[in-house]
Amino acid sequence: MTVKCPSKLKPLFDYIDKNKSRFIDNLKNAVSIQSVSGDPNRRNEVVKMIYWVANRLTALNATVEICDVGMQELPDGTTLKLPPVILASLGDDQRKPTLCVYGHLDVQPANRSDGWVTEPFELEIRDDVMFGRGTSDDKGPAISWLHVVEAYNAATLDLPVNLKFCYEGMEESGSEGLHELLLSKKDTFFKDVDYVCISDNYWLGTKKPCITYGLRGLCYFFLQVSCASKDLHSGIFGGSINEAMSDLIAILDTLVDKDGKILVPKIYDEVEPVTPEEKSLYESIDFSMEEYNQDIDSPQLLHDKKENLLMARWRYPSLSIHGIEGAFSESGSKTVIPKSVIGKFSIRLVPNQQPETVEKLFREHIEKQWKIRGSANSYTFTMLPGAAPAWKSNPDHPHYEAASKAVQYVYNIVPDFTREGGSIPVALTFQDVIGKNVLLLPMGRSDDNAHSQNEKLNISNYVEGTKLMAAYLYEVGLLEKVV
Ligand SMILES: C[C@H](N)C(=O)N[C@@H](Cc1c[nH]cn1)C(=O)O
Ligand SMILES: [Zn+2]
Ligand SMILES: [Zn+2]
Repeated sequence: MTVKCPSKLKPLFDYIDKNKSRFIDNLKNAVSIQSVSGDPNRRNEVVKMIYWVANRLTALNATVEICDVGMQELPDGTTLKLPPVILASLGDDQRKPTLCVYGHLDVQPANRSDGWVTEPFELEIRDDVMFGRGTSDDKGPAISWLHVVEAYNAATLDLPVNLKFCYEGMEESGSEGLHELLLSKKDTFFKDVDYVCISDNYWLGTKKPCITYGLRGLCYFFLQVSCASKDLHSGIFGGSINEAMSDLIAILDTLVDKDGKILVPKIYDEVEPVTPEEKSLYESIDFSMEEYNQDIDSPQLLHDKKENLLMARWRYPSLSIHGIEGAFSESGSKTVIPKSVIGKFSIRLVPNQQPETVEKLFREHIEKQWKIRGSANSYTFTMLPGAAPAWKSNPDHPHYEAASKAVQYVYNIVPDFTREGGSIPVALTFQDVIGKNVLLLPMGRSDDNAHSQNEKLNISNYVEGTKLMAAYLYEVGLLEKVV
């Protein structure tokens, strides 16, 4: 049985329905800004995106602070200014609870040539689905909070909470600078925050909304192997030296086996044991393995039971190899021996695993494997900045009940409480530094292709998701202020 929607929300929902096209236009504008945080050459686009949102917040009468968070050191040793972070406030009524919403305005890289069917930075609608980089991760959800404020204003309804916005432009690159900012503003900007909400993840499937209380953490590594001062002709030099690429691939091959088991000794030592209570949680979760695999079309899933697959994604670490910089990767054949290559891989961390310990285990493992390999070449091993532990919240908190009611008002269904395998480093910082309950309220679906080709957001998710945020504000407004 679901709970009935309060009539007070009707004018808000009507306004959101009526303004759908304008909200889509806003997202179209946001998508056209190529705010790829991982590309130093597009840093000005990230900054442009930050100001695009800051100006809209100002127009909504928010008090906006543009916070400088310092410099980024790039892998080649040069430095680059980090994009500023927006801290904005709306309302300061001591009788109302204060909600902090976080979003990120940067995106992953995207090129049409990767296999996009549309231009990635031009929002295009096909069959009620909006395609474009950042539609789901995370520009769509991030700007929807602004639409919600607009809806409350238009409906002449007082905002039920004091709102604090924290919007950054480096999430896809480890949220550099943000943690320090949160710490420095703990007793000022964040002092009165009672609840934190992040809308930057996805439903577990394509049909049913969920609320998320856990994420994995992340350590990202570069392993560079060098064999010469210039690229070499393989006909002239092949057979006469240890090749960097062969060494790199040999080491990468010692990291994970075909069943996904990480081969670095002691890596599973800290992982929380599964309790019978935890096991029973998975049974009731609405999740279809068939639908999950239909979307990605993989020849075989590594697990044959829903519980095991969810555990593999939520509560066990996983290791992925992402790419090799310096390798020949264009079409056609080129008989070259690359002089130097950088293998890029990451591990998703789970509760109890600490980035420093994990880095040490990897360093020791690579040292040992390198000795076994016995190559004359040299290597460097680096963990990138922004490594973050996993985050887990308390879903038995009234905050989760409030969000669950909001879902029921909009979708007429009781949502599952889920965890997710991705990472949002700041979720744990909010929980630790501010010390308040943190909740993830996803807008998009599991098949939104975040980080992948043809990222999309269904218009229905955008519109109903905005209503959900409006209903959630209403419910949070009924919660106690936290002392
Ligand atoms: C879940 C969130 N929307 C997301 O995509 N997070 C990224 C974070 C990241 C990327 N590089 C470093 N951190 C992720 O989980 O990959
Ligand atoms: Zn995201
Ligand atoms: Zn992302």
